Amino acid sequence: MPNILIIDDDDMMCTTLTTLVERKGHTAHSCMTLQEGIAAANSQDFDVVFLDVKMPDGNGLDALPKIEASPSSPEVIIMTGFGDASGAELAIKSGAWDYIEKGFSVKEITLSLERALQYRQEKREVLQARKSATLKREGIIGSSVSLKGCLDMIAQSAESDANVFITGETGTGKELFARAVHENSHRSKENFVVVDCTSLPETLVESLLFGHEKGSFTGADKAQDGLVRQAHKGTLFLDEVGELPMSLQKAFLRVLQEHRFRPLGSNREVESDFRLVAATNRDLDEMVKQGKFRSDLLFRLRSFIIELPPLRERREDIKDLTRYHIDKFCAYYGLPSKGFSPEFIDTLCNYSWPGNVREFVNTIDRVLATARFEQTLFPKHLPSHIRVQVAQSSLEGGSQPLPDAPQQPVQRLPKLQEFRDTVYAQAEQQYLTDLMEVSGKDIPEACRISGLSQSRLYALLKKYAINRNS
Ligand SMILES: Nc1ncnc2c1ncn2[C@@H]1O[C@H](COP(=O)(O)OP(=O)(O)OP(=O)(O)O)[C@@H](O)[C@H]1O
Repeated sequence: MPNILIIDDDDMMCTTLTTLVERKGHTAHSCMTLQEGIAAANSQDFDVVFLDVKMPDGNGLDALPKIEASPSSPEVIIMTGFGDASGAELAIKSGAWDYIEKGFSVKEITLSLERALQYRQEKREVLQARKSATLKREGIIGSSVSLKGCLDMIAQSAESDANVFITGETGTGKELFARAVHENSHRSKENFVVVDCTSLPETLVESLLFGHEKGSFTGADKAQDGLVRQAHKGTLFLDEVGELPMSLQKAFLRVLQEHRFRPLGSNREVESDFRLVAATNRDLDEMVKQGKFRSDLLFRLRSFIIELPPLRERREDIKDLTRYHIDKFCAYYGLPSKGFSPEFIDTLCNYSWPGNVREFVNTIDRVLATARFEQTLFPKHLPSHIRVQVAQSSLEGGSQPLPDAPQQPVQRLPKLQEFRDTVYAQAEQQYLTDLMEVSGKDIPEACRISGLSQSRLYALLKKYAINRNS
């Protein structure tokens, strides 16, 4: 909602303009001295400032450059009770949007205000488009509408230091996007520090995050900075933040609020000016309800939200992803580049990708390992569990419908979220069963194929009660 600042020592004028502005659905804030007005412009964002020339503490025109230089660079409409041609010239030359004599009509002032707001909005859009076009998006492939929306969010987040919260299923690119947030920020020359909350060792976690002094515990033979300090002036990426132990959440909330903390065994506080990016594939609202995540911490994390879509919801990106990753792996293995048949792409597009882009990348890697010397890739080169799922889903009445495409008309539709959860769980379970079969229950091999970490794989096998012993 546009925010308007009125700087005028005339009480009546402030009331009239406030009424006018609010009637248009904007918010208004008024100040009766130049000093107050300049302070307000420096502490809040304003789109337009109405500025009176004759003020008790000076001439409004002298304050114009300071107001224009305030953080939100508002458009300024000068108002004066004295018809002064040289003042008008000076105001316009100094970059004021308009110069209006008091005694103006409602129509005149409204038109000037609305035009200034329109100009500002269009300028903002052009800037946004330019920023999106010059965005550093190293390794982020795709041009689907949903992916572009996420890239726009990166461009917007680049302008501020606000915390960024990235959500998305496993393998959707959360870490890739977190790095892009860092690369596009003014912190890009400093460290990008990753904290994987799933693998924080219970006994050493505090020292790992906050550092320690020499002799603070057995084995601490020298003082060491923690990860939080290493992110000073850079970006701290909390991956899988939902796994952060309850005992640490409180400490972390304080670090987030104050950017100060005390290393283990130290009696002085250390500063770290980091920007926080956090990611999760868990439903943190649900975890808050269950008492497993602090609501005050979640509130802090979620200043700026980027929701990454699963690959099955942006299938139009699969062709570009295929080309990119084939070329990348061929270069890596020193192979000449390969072509692919339309059926190869069709099969990739019709598979459900429960492991998202990570599963996709691992699949292409595996395909190239088996088709090293062949020039063209066909569906035959794909792993059998993919071909089986796609074939079954294409057969009428097949036993395995695609997770996002119900085959039969339904009498009573469940809630979309319930439906999604059920089919997602079915697909995930099927994938893990196939994975155990394809890998011969060899856990390292299963991790390699799926791209899952060992702890995540064990957790999923437990969830679906799949036997991992040969
Ligand atoms: N849009 C994309 N274009 C190209 N590659 C991508 C894209 N998104 C993800 N990837 C690739 O997919 C793999 C997984 O990405 P990443 O590790 O960022 O996912 P994640 O969401 O953090 O996964 P997890 O939840 O399991 O930690 C990486 O190899 C990454 O380079």
